[in-house]
Amino acid sequence: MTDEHIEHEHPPTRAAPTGPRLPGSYQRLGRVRFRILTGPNAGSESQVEVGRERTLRGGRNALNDIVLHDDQVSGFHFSLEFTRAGIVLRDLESTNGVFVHGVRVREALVDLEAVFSVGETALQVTGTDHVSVSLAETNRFGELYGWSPVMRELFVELERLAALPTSRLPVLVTGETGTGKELVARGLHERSARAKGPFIVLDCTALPHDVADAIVFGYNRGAFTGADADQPGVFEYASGGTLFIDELGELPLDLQAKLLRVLDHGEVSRLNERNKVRKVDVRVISATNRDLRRMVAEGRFRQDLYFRVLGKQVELPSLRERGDDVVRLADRFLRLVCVQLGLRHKEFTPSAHAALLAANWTGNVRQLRKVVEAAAQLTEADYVDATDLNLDMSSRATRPAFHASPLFSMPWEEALVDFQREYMKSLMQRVGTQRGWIKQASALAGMDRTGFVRALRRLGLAPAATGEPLD
Ligand SMILES: Nc1ncnc2c1ncn2[C@@H]1O[C@H](COP(=O)(O)OP(=O)(O)OP(=O)(O)O)[C@@H](O)[C@H]1O
Repeated sequence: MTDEHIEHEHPPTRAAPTGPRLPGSYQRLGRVRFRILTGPNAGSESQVEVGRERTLRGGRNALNDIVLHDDQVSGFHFSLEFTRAGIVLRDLESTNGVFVHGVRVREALVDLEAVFSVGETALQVTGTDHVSVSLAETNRFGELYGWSPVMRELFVELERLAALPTSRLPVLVTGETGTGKELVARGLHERSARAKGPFIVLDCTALPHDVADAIVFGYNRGAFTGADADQPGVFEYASGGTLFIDELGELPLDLQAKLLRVLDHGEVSRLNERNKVRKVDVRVISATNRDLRRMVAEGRFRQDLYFRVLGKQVELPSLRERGDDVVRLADRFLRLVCVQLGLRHKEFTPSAHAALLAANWTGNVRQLRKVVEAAAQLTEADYVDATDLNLDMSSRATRPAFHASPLFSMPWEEALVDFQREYMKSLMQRVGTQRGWIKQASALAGMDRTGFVRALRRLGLAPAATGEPLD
């Protein structure tokens, strides 16, 4: 691991309005430089901005961060995720594969300067630059809570978006299921100039195809059998406020065309209402857990609609990327559910916290909330232990992909050291290296603190433990 992958926090310039002081800025990866060694673009060098999500995608399609003009490369071919442990290179189901040292890989942890090949092209990440980023000094945006730097960076972005004077700019909220996309939309509405107007949700998964037009555009009496009264559609209901279009990626192509028309013209006509158009003043916030860029490339989502709703994209990190937010959120949910259900106050044991940190949370915060709520009701004692949490094995952390280095052809002792180093790096990536991490990481590894610190030193990883004195 290089020090470049570690994030450094700086003290705030002002005190936080309430609660504990949270650092006011941090340094994170901001730019990646790379060089193309072979193929049609051989010799070219470029640099690409990296956002909060620290992931770049590459391929032939112009919507990629790294665009390659190579016929042997797929539209969306590979991704590079910059983590504390190194760079995770992934094959995005390409046709011709991704290769490291001539070995085809689906996922591999590579170091800076490693060379990998896609199609005829060999690429090398040659360097990274850090940027200083402001962090919110609070731990929430509306009902969305977060203490990790990545969440507090997001809160700054969201406060800025909410405060835009016209509050007309469309926003596309993306992220895995249960990451809080609807909370973002509600928060943006409630903190915008439209807060006094309505907040209407249109869930595209619950839109029966035969009545979808009627729901979206409204209708007048007699439009179809059973239409015995005039009825506004969701755009009219939302006028003066915000329309939250949830699961936008599920919208069939014919409805996408109609939606585009409303968004382009800012007006709707109800079914069975001739020669009348109604102006609507709506801010559209859309959400999806699908990869819309990819759907556009595959012709399953209209490109014009994609750019129309894109305005500003807000990508929510998965719960796995939020360090020990998982523990703080769990504590909060436990407190809340006990109060709501009139249960005795309960707390998690350290082993429950360790188990929560180790889980994979494919269902993200929604899954965490359900697990905590169930445990609170099923546990009679004052403490909720790891064994009280119904964390099935499928939600436990999946094994990290093996390093692309040839571990299996190394001498035994060398392979062991290599494995131990990877194991420690993976732990550091999972828990982060903020104050208190050694306690968490050693508990997860089932080691005492002294043995853990000794192992870190032996493996040459001690200088990376920036957040905390080792002795
Ligand atoms: N950061 C957070 N702080 C507190 N509660 C959260 C947070 N994120 C999500 N939740 C809770 O998790 C649940 C799921 O949130 P939400 O419905 O906003 O997710 P979503 O991303 O829209 O999910 P989906 O993609 O499945 O529609 C809700 O109960 C919400 O209150």
